[in-house]
Order: sequence, then structure tokens, then C-alpha cells
Amino acid sequence: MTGLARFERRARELLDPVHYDFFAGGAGDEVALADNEEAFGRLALLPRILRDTTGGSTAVTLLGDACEMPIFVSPTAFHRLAHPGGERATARATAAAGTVLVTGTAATTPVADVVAEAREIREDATVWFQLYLQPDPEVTAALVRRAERAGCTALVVTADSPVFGRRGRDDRNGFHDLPPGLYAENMRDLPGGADRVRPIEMSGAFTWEHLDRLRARTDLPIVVKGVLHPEDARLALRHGVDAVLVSNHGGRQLDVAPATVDALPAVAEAVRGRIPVLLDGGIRSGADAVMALALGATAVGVGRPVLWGLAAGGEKGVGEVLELLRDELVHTMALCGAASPGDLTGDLVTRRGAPR
Ligand SMILES: Cc1cc2nc3c(=O)[nH]c(=O)nc-3n(C[C@H](O)[C@H](O)[C@H](O)COP(=O)(O)O)c2cc1C
Ligand SMILES: CC(C)CC(=O)C(=O)O
Repeated sequence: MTGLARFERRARELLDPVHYDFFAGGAGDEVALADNEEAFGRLALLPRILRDTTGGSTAVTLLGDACEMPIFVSPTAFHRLAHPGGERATARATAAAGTVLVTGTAATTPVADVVAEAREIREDATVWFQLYLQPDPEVTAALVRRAERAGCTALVVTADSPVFGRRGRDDRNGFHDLPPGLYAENMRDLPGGADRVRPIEMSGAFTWEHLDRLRARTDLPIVVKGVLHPEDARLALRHGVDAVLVSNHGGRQLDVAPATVDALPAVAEAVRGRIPVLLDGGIRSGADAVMALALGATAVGVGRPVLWGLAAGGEKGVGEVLELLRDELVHTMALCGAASPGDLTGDLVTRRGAPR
């Protein structure tokens, strides 16, 4: 078994099947979930030859943060459900890999502890905070302050969840609550809920105006997560957003959303290089990352692969997953004649079965 698949297999062996299903599953018939991965299989890379790639680098700068590779850790809920080391283990491994960790509202470890853990490994470790805007603006404001005080350097606002996706596996398994002792720790001690953990609320009432209010309230760069329509990318630009993240929430929200790599070119075209375009969904190899970068992403996020590494081997497992992806990325770039991510251009991507 090559690549990341062995981590998923190991995770499946070790995890409670109900928890495995929570991590692995998607919305509805899991069409978008499957398509995220399959869409990469429909693409091929058209390599360039005789280009000196020695002395190349995978480094990129993301919203001012130096990043050793254009692969970051997307926000996923409840890491302590995957492994007792939880978000702390993920933070240490991600810092060691020199890349960005996006922790968030649904973490089972407080954001301050996540950042402290990452900075123990590397002083300048980068942690961003994924925010679910909450209907009570005071609660949202408190979450933002919490992330700022912890030392997060960007906010990632998830905008694809006006309602919670319908996850058939969780319904069938009756999985709706965390086991005793595990909580969304960032929701603890917030206004109106002293001494208790507030539930994370989804709301369909949010508009770009709420983004404007957030913009006015924080100096942190803002990433909007869940952009698929090019017009929303244009709106993001108009509302002073610092980056967009092309995502369908790993196929966990709108089940008939397109695969993210299929949605990427139109978004990149709308943005025309003015702000970074990030992507997550279905990245399972360094070659997948190369394809997305060539199609206009500045960096790509991985969700489940990190959860599988965490479940399989805690900090060490996450480290192995990130190193495997880095190694594949470097190798694929070299074979494509690319010395740095900037050399990955759209002409390198073609449809499988239909070379130019
Ligand atoms: C178990 C799980 C939990 C997730 N939790 C969140 C979350 O709390 N907030 C969020 O914005 N996205 C969440 N996501 C979506 C991820 O950030 C990301 O978009 C997705 O996992 C990328 O797809 P991939 O798993 O194929 O890499 C979650 C995804 C999974 C699989
Ligand atoms: C439990 C949710 C807040 C997180 C999640 O499962 C998701 O965003 O997919």
C-alpha cells in the first residue's frame, strides 16, 4: 500500500467505528466527498523537461507568515476523539513541519494551549483560527479576542455552513454528542454562558455585512472558507477579505457541490492574483497538491489525512503524513521541471486521456 492510504487503514483499525465514521463521512450520498478525490484522478500533469530544478524550494508566504511548504492543516473538529494527544499532538507535528495549523471553534483543546504547544516546537510557529460566526455578536467577539490573545495570526471564517450538513453515517450511528470529558473548549466561559460550554450554533442569517463588522473589529487577516462561486470570490475582494479558501467542507455540507479542484479555475480567474486563493478537499498526495497549485492555488489544506495520521500515531503519525506529502510534492515538482511553487502554471495540467 503506497502513500497515505496506510494511515487511513490504520486509523480505521484503531478508532471506534462510530468515531471513524464521523471523521470519514460526508453529507447525503457522499457525492461531493468522493468527487473531491476523483476529480484529481481525472487530471494529469504535462511535465516540462530540461529545466534546472536544483536548489529549488517549496517555501511560500501565506498572509505574511513564512511557510516551508504550500500544504497546511485545514481545521477539523475534535482531535481528542482521534487520539488522546489531540490538537496538542497535531500542533507539535505541524510546527515541526514548518507549516500552518488552522485550529478552530470545534477544537477539543483551547486555542491558547494549541498555540503554546506549537511555539514550544518552533518559536515562530503559525496557527490560524477557524471561526464559526455565532448569532450572538458578543460570543463571536469573545472568540476573536481569544484567538488574538492566543497569538493566532489569521482568522478563517467558515461561510459554507448556514445549516449543519446532513451526515447519514452519524444519523445511523446516533452520533450527535462528544463522549464525556471532551468539549469544544473554545466555547467555554463565553458571554452568557459562564462556567459552561456553549453549543456551536449555525445560522443562515449571516451576510457580507457581518464580514464587514468582523473586518472593523480585528486587525487579523481574514480568510473566507467555503468559496466555490466566482462571484463570491469577487465579493470577498470587495469586502476587503485577505484570502479565499475554495472548499466544500470535505463534502460534509452541500452534497451536490462540485469537487473543489473543478471549482478552482473560475475562482482563481475571478481573483486574478490580487489575494491568495487556497483550496482544500480531496488532497491525498503531493501530486494532487501540485495540480491544485498549477490551477491557481497558493497553498492547499489537508483535513482527513491529518486525522488519519493523528489516529494512527499521534504527533508522530501527523508528522509522518506531513513529511510524506512534502516528499511527494518535492518529487513531483522536480519531475514536472518546477523549482518552486511559482513555476507551477496552468499549462502543466491536462485532462487524463486528452493530452494537448
Ligand atoms: C471530521 C471533520 C471535521 C471538520 N470540522 C470542521 C470545522 O470544525 N470547521 C471547518 O471550517 N471545517 C471543518 N471541516 C472541513 C475541513 O476544514 C476541510 O474543509 C476538509 O476536511 C477538507 O477535505 P479533506 O478532508 O478531503 O482534506 C471538517 C472536516 C472533517 C473531515
Ligand atoms: C461538529 C462541527 C462543528 C464540525 C464538523 O463536523 C464539520 O464542520 O464538519
